[in-house]
Amino acid sequence: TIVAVNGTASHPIPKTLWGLMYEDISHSGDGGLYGERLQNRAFQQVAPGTTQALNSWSAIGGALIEVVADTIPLSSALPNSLQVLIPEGAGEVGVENSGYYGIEVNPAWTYNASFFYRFPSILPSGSIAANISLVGAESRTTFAASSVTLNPTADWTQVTTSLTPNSSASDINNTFTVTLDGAAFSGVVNFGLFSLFPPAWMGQENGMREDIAQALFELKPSFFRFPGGNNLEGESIATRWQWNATIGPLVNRPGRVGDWGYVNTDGLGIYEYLIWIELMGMQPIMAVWSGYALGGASVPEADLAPYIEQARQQIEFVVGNTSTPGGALRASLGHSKPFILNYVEIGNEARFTCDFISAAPSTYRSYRWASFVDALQNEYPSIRFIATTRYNNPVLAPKPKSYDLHVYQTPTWFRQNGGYYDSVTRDGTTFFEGEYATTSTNSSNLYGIPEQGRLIYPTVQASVSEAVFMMGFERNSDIVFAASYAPLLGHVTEHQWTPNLLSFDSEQVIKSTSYWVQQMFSANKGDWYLPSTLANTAGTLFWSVVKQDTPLAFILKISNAGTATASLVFELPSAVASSGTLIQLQGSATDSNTPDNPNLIVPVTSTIAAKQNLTFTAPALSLSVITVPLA
Ligand SMILES: O=S(=O)(O)O[C@H]1C[C@H](O)[C@@H](O)[C@@H]1CO
Repeated sequence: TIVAVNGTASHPIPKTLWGLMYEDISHSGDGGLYGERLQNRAFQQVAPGTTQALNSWSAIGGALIEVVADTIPLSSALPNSLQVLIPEGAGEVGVENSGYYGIEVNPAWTYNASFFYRFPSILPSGSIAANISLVGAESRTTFAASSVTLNPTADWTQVTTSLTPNSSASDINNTFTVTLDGAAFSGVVNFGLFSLFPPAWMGQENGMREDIAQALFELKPSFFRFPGGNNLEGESIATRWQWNATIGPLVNRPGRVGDWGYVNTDGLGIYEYLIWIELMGMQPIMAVWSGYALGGASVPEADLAPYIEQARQQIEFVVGNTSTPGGALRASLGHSKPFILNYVEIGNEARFTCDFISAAPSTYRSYRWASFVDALQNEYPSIRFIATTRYNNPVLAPKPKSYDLHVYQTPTWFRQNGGYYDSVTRDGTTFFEGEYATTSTNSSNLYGIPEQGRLIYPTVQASVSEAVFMMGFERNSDIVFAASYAPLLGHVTEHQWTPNLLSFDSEQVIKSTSYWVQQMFSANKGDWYLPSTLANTAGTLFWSVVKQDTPLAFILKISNAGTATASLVFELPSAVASSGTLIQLQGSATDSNTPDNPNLIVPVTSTIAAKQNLTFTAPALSLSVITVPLA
């Protein structure tokens, strides 16, 4: 295969091309990116007296425990307490939390631990000691312990302490315990808002889990789409994501029942997202709720005003100057300077109207594009509003400047559709491919179970096929300004979706083969697209050539999605150095990185000989990135 490479760039490659799509799905937030290690830490959004209310909590040493609606709630946002009856004269009694399917015990960390307590009826005669510990769930080995003092008071009082483990645990099956000596006190203690927080990434207050944040940082992402995805929408209108319920002290955040079947604490709220986006060097693509809920309800056009106002306030919180209520609120939290906000998405995907998720147009939800854009664009002229329907279907007014399109498909589909944007009319409309991933090898069942072709982890075959689709974004990045794989994160033990770009349990992170493909593209983005001989879309060999300004170099990406070695000759437009760098990801079709073998398939870097007419042999099922400095 001869690839003639044009010396004149067709267009610059946008800085925003590669980024992250995020929502709290499969514990991406609570139990994942968000640093809190205790699950159900504040008994939010649960019915007192139910088993679910005690999710992740259990009794120690004969204590009787129950979640109650406290007669004196910790706050209006946190009405439920963990009521603990300490029996007469027992030994060590109390409660323990099992975390998010385990808790990492790391002796290099100093954990901040805290909880609120009060004695609702009989007060102890004096102060009593309580122990806060990290313990092996089975071994009952104590890895860290700190004694705190509970004063005889009926008023809510917070204790905080720090825990530094004296050794590592042999596995993740560890718990957080609060115990006291039954001999010192028997009676009722109410607890509220517990927390166990290891050091957060870059030291952000109420911030992110370090290993997950670091793995995302290494993708060099340029944007962060949040808060969803379905999790923006709410199962009902009342349970939609609301920015103003996710800010300020944790005792003021009620949390909500998320769209993926678990309670969202909203400890990771809009302010934490925005600070982290800044620390990561990204920019937000922020969604506003747009009138429809996942369960089917939608707000009649005539009743939208309060929801449009809430969206306006959400934007004002992000970019308003401090003379506005939103800007003043932001400043009061510590960030008087407006955040960057160039993109606001109206809704998530208007349910079944996004591309490729085929459904009869009749199922279109009432998509409220005009109501929101008419109200918001004038006040925020520099913000580009993104529509989330099919492209021009339905035809929307005012004409959207940008669309967010989603696709979940098979490896074959991605291999055959690298040219998806080639034929789109250039009329100024730009595109955000906000969600794409190989979900299955079965084109007639994209969302089934593994026995029907569903992927649990990305495979080499899936990832090198996604690379072909991504080469299409590079080639068309005059109109594709952003693209992100979805879902980004998934907990190995408890998830609602597979595959995910990055999997994790309570201790380790598993970078998938698709994670590495994203990293290879994003870290080698280049600055200019150089047109070259088009590949045969029915074939299995694809390439993309870009030019990097600093240091000056050609970057060649080659995806061999076939099962046979393939050779190409690149006829480069100018002289090059005698050697270049090759980064290569290669494996068998169904190879995946898994918790048991997280580094089975990783990119390998080597030096290769280079010349202006560069011959390259691409191994079967491989993605290669060759950087060749200009002479
Ligand atoms: O059920 S789906 O619509 O397929 O859900 C998909 C599309 C939605 O935007 C996102 O939240 C989810 C998985 O990434």
